Amino acid sequence: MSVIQFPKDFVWGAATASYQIEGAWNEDGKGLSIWDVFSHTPGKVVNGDNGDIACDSYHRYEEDIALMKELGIKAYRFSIAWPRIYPQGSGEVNPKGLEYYHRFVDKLIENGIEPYCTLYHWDLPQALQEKGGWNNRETIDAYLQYAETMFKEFQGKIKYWITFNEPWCVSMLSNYIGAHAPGNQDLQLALDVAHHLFVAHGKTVRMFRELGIEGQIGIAPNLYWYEPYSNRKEDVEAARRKRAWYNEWFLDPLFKGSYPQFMVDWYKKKGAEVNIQPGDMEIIKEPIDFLGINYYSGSLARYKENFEDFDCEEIDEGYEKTDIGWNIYPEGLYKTLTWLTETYGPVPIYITENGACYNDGPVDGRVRDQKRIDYLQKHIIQLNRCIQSGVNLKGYITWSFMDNFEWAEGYSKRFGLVHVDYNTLKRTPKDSFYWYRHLVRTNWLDI
Ligand SMILES: OC[C@@H]1[C@@H](O)[C@H](O)[C@@H](O)c2nc(CNc3ccccc3)cn21
Repeated sequence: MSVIQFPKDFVWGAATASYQIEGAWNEDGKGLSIWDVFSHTPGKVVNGDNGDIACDSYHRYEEDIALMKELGIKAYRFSIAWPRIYPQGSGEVNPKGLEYYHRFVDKLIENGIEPYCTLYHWDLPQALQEKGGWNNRETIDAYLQYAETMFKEFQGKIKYWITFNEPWCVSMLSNYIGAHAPGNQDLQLALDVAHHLFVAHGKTVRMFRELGIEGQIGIAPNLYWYEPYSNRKEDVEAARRKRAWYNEWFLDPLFKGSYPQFMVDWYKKKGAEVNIQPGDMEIIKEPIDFLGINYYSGSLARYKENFEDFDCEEIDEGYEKTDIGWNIYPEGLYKTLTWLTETYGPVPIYITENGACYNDGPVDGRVRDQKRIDYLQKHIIQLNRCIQSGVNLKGYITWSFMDNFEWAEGYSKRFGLVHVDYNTLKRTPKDSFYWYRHLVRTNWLDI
């Protein structure tokens, strides 16, 4: 046996998101979100599940925070439901929405837990969607008003802010692939949405600086790693395109102030282009304090002419998979973070999401989720490699604190350290909860 020791100030945390846990979908003045509409649309979500109740954390947050305290985490990443603050997306603020998040954040702080707040984790006010949503540049202004309200309201309480969770999901998954709300399938639309998100991000960072808000601000892209199936030139290029679809397209603008040209050319061949207005790229590359990285998986990529979007097919070379079918590829985390550091410099990084779907349930009151423990351990070992290799890694926030509404998969997929019985809403810490508690308490890993 050997021991891996993490830096003494390394931040251990857990994450959730508003639509996935809160419920209270139409309470206390909250407006509709695009996920309320999407999940209420037949055929969009497995089993017709929706977030009307979810984990009912809107009413049970004190119980959840007590469990976080028991877990011993120093950071809790959560998101604000924009439609609770601005039910119509802009205009009138809903005081009950602000009051709820003040009660919630105060309880976190009272329990010694640092709030890491995501301003946008996909639940766009429906009223804005009806005016074009992220395809309409005016949504940028509504987002800025919302962000300014939150910065001023929570000044001194919330010191870690994330502008957007996973721009790739908001643009490509939701507006090109169409699996998430609002469910469009249009590549040009997806590129426009991504660009508007970037402009909103950059303007928000600039405003954060101009207001002199105490704290740090960043963004949380989801990154994947693809290796070429062989060293044939066409396979190497296929893997490069596949990585860029997820990674460079969402990192180059932030750090270089430009899109990767080979991908701009590729999209042009597909009939789509980036609509950039004068000054946009300068705004987008407004320096951030940290980068949140959401990493789950990766694969091998092989050239296949006219296959899907990038003349590239994923090869299943016998990877073990989780219960959602994603490859377990911990070395991909090391490759992603070392590549990122080599490409963009020693950016301060938090892993803002990493975790596994395993659907184990309670047997005699205990949830034996050894596979989740194995997944977490394999990935956390890679983090130690990253630190030894010079990656400026500040912390690890696992997905997820508790089982929750897994978007288009509904409640059929469980990622939590805490099991939730959706009939009774009973919370049961899993074996992985106690394993993670030991890691958080000791700051070392026995391997
Ligand atoms: O799917 C697990 C989590 C999800 O619950 C989070 O809300 C979201 O931030 C998140 N992002 C990924 C990675 N990207 C992804 C790919 C396909 C579907 C959903 C998410 C995984 N997860």
